[in-house]
Amino acid sequence: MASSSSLCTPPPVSYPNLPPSSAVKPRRLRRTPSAAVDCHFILTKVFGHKEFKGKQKAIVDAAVKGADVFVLAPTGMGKSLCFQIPALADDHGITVVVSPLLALMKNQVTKLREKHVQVVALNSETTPEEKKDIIKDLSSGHPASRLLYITPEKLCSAEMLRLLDKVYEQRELNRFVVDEAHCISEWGHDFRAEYRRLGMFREKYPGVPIMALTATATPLVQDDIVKSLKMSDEHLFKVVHPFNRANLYYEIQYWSSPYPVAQMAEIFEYISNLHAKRGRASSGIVYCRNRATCDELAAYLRGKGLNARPYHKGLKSSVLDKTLRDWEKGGSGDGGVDVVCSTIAFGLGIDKPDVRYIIHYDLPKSFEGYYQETGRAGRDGSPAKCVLFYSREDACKVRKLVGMSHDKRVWAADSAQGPPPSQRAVDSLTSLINFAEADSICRHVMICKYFGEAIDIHDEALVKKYCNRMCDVCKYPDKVKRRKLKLASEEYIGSQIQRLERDVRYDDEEGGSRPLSRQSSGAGASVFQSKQQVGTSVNSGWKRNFRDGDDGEGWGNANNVNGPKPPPKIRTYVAPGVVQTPRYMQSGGLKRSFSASNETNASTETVRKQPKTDYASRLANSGRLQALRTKPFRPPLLNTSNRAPTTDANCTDVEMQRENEAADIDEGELVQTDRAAEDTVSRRSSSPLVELPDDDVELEMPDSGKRIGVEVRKEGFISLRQTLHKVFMFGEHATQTWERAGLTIDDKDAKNDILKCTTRQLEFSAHTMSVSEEGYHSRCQGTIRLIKTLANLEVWDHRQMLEDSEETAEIVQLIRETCRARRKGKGKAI
Ligand SMILES: Nc1ncnc2c1ncn2[C@@H]1O[C@H](COP(=O)(O)OP(=O)(O)OP(=O)(O)O)[C@@H](O)[C@H]1O
Repeated sequence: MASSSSLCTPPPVSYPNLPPSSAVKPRRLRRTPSAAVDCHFILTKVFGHKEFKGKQKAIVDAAVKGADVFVLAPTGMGKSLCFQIPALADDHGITVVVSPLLALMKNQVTKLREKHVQVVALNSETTPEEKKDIIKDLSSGHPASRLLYITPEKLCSAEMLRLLDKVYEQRELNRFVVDEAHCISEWGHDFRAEYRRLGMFREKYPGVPIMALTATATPLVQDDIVKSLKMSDEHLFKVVHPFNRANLYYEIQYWSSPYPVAQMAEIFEYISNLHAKRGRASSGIVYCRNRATCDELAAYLRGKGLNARPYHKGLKSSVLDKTLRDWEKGGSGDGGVDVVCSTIAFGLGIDKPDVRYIIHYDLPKSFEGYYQETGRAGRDGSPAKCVLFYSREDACKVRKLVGMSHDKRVWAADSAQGPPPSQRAVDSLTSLINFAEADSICRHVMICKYFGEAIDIHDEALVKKYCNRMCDVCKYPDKVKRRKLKLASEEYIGSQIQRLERDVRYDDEEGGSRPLSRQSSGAGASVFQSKQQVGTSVNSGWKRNFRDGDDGEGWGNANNVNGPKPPPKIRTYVAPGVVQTPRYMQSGGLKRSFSASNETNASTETVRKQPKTDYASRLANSGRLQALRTKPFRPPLLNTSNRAPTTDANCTDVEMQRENEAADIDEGELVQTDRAAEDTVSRRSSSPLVELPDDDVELEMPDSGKRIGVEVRKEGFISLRQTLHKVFMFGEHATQTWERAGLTIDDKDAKNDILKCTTRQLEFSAHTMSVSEEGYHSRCQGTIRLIKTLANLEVWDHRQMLEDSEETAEIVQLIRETCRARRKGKGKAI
């Protein structure tokens, strides 16, 4: 195979660039070297650029000669032109581009159409008319379209393959391009099973050149891509661009614990300081893991006068399109947007040149994800900032999520008696945590080393080439070490890991069917060490990881230098996904009781036991509930001081919220199951409300100073409990759902207890994570949406790697833990 780290010389011949021994026959003569001249013409006339950028020219030259090409180049390098120009350089015929993301496709198709290029896209959003036109075009055998963007699922459909057969027979199938090719690799962070099937293309259409492009692939992933696509070994043109994005300033904001109010305030400060320094507003993105955080942060920033909007798949695509347009326009104009608070849905394909900052509200799940997301900044080459908010508590949480997902894959592989899955995802997260924890190694160097560049970190002159004081470590070495002292101590985190270790292993303790051998040897073992290892892992595992490394992989830890620090605050662990901020718990954890019936006007001060009455008649007597019936849950009073002085009259907070509620979630398997599940629930329950047991409930009432009223919280509690009851007590598959949750006995009291306990935890979580009533409402709505998905049994078995999965996983885990506690007889004290 060609060398992986250097630019290889393109094959001297014009075609076929395939092993002579291969049965592969060239389909048609490629262009001669004069094509290079044509390509420059296309670059200038069609795309309006003066010169090729980086190694674009070499790549384009190799492609037009018909070579298989592998491109690994940093974000923003201009990979798209590497296949778009060759596609137009061909006299006729079509280039098929497999792309994983709708947003990515849309973005490229729109831009090409603006340049009058004949391009089509086939995905879940293609209208029947468009599809008909595409089929007609392809079935002619001589398509007029020059590029076809398509999802891997659609490409592998029998119908599409039949059409491509026809095009191939007519020698009009010019090239097969796999964008974001790391999705192919099992070792890649965004692995998509359908991508694996793309290997058949080489066999089915021999002689058609293949191009694979990615910005994030370690050497292992690179090899896997080349093998999986069956790209030519001997005549592969492989380009590995240097990874460094020298204009990006990387910074870690160390954080003692995730405390949303303070964190949002910090982010506001950060952005407004940046605006003040530049003398004008700048474009930026704040990445958040959860949709509700996006909503709330955007509302918070708007309340403070910034032009901010949320962006996630829970919003209607028309709203998302508008947000994208307004953001591209910028905040200075009428209705423009400066800051987008987004999940990873706003990532690949976002190509705004002047994004001046990327903030990570929480820790991404992989190094590659972090690199991709920060890659949206500074694409015009001017300086831009990338700030990651990092706390060890959050790192613990992400480790658990990634570990759970890995365990699931181990389990699935074991059931299918297949080879064990790679530990890639777990290793990638560990590297990202290493990166965040390092306080003595340049961040640019760490990134490039992660992607396989050999760098001697002791060679100061070399390091300077990568980073000229463009990261916090190089610019403020002492300050970084001081700031890092804010992190929670290792002892505290160690105890959390121990706790997580217990949680993750409960199936085994309970005699579950999880394969022990795999589990202890797989990646799960590295994240949550096996029992025998716990003693050492707690005290040395994190320490080992947090070591002051000298190999570029180390953690570098100020805490180690200064000795262990006591935990900053005392806290009680409630459940995964439920973050108890220390301040709340210290404030006394005052509990208020109310009746858990559907009635919401109960006194909040006294504990009331209501006589059991017919729910329907109580409902009929309650005017308030009539309102709730038609409008399930909305805070009665919105905190107007927190409302946005929005400049966009067409898109107020409330409208955005309504859009959110009515969200028509876009493609993706989980999303489809979301819909199916919601349909199931709504079909099953003709009445919007179900009868709840009439018992007392205590809400945790921390003295947090938040303006979230008791009544609002009670409504939130009831809505959450209603939904849980609909799924678990009245759902079509209620029995199987309980089985999946881990409760096989048919004990109504136990079930009620479990649901009540689960509701309390979910409600408390929503309260803890919210700053305002609006945010609280949005979180409850989000949780309700996720609970509904549990009605679909597949969600329990096949969690997809989509943005919602970890939130669903948290709820699943919470319910399972509560069931386990109940089975062990601990669940009575609810
Ligand atoms: N030769 C060139 N001269 C100037 N600008 C260019 C050139 N080639 C591409 N660009 C611009 O660079 C930007 C990034 O291009 P593109 O989106 O293709 O990058 P990418 O490598 O695919 O990035 P990512 O992996 O982050 O999606 C685009 O705005 C594009 O117009």
